[in-house]
This record gives sequence, structure tokens and C-alpha cells, in this order.
Amino acid sequence: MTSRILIVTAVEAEQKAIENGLPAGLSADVQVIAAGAGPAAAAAVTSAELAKHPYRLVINAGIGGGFPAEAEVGSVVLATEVIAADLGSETAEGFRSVDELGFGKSSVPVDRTVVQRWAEALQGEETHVYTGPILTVSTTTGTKSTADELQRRVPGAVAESMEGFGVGTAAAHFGIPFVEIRAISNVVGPRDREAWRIPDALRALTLASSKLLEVL
Ligand SMILES: O=C(O)c1cccc(C(=O)CC[C@H]2O[C@@H](n3cnc4c(=O)[nH]cnc43)[C@H](O)[C@@H]2O)c1
Repeated sequence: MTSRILIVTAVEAEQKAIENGLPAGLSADVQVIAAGAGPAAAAAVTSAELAKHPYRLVINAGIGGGFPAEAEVGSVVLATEVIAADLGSETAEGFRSVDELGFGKSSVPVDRTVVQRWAEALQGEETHVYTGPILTVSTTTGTKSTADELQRRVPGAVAESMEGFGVGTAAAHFGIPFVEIRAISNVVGPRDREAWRIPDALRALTLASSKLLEVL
């Protein structure tokens, strides 16, 4: 059995944050790549990599938006489920997912054992850790009404990002276990790019990656 782990980020700053935290004993077994932003780039690049080399676990990692009252800026979230929140149709009665409409699947499962172990490894650190559904969106939420609507549709959703569903779909296609982890850089809601705390989130991502030896 292969021992290699694939970690997929969107951008190079996230890739570096993960690489900076990797325990020395693990770095030879872990490949970290930046696939670009959005679910399509994430799925395409992840699939290409999985077709080239064998892996036993795929991780989607990066910064993300935290839902109010669920995950504060600077905290870390681990997905218990990854949901493509905008994959469906608008109808007169509101949004309907592809599952409800009967022509697709808008969620991918995660490896709950890895999630549990990673959450435990981060307990007691100064960075808080939360678990719950993470939403994948193609358009980042920019208003309170959209944030409220997403929280109504997926109660307990902790965060949103733009790649989880793409990376997870590629991993599922190859039958490889998958997890998504996000360090929270901003609150999901009215867009305020000045308020994003990217350095804090990247530090939290490095901390999370430093725990990988005890998780795997
Ligand atoms: O400008 C920088 O220095 C920088 C450093 C690291 C990452 C970035 C990004 O812009 C990453 C984009 C990536 O972040 C995710 N993200 C972050 N906040 C949200 C959100 O509120 N809703 C959805 N996605 C979010 C997303 O996965 C993007 O691909 C910049």
C-alpha cells in the first residue's frame, strides 16, 4: 500500500503555509500542490495528479470564510461533510439542489476518522477547532442575506470555500479517502476584503499541518 498523501490548496501562499508546518519525518510522503481557485480547477488538477501517482489520502486545505457564531477568524474548521451549496436550480419556491431535482449529487463524504484525530490533535492549542459541514461555492458570499440563506439551508455549516467539492469529487472518483480543512480568514457575510486576516489564517494552517504526523 502506498503511504503518500496529496494536499491540494488553491494558491501558493496556502501551499507554503502547509509546507512550512509539515513535520520533518513526513515531508517525503506528502505532496502539496496549488491547483487554482474554484471547484473546476481543483477537480481537474487533483484528477490529473491522482492519475499520475498513487495516494492513500487526499486533503483539501486553505483559508476560508467562517459562518457567524460557528467559526471565528483565526480558528480552524474540519468538514464532516462537503456540500456544493450552489449546485442546483433556482425555482419559484427557492433553491433546489441537484439531489432534490434528481439529476446529481451535491455532497462528498469525508474520512471521519482522520477528521476526529485532527480535531483532537488541535484541541488545547490557542487556535480553536470546529467540525461541521463546509460549503463549496463558486461565488464567495458577499451579503448578509446570502449568508443567512446558506445557514438556513445547511444548519450547522461552519465555513465556505471554493474548492472542497472539486477536490473531493476527484478523490471519490479514484476511491481515495478525502478531508477538507480550512483556516478562517474572514466572516461569511457582507464583503469587506480589508477585514480579511490572511496572515492569521495562514499561521493557523501551518499549525494544523504541524499536527499531521499524529493524525496519519
Ligand atoms: O492575497 C493573499 O495574500 C492571499 C493569500 C492566501 C490566499 C488568498 C486567497 O485569496 C485564497 C482564495 C481562496 O480562499 C478561500 N476563501 C477565503 N474566504 C472565502 C470566503 O469567504 N468564501 C469562499 N471562499 C473563501 C477560497 O477557497 C478561495 O479559493 C490570498
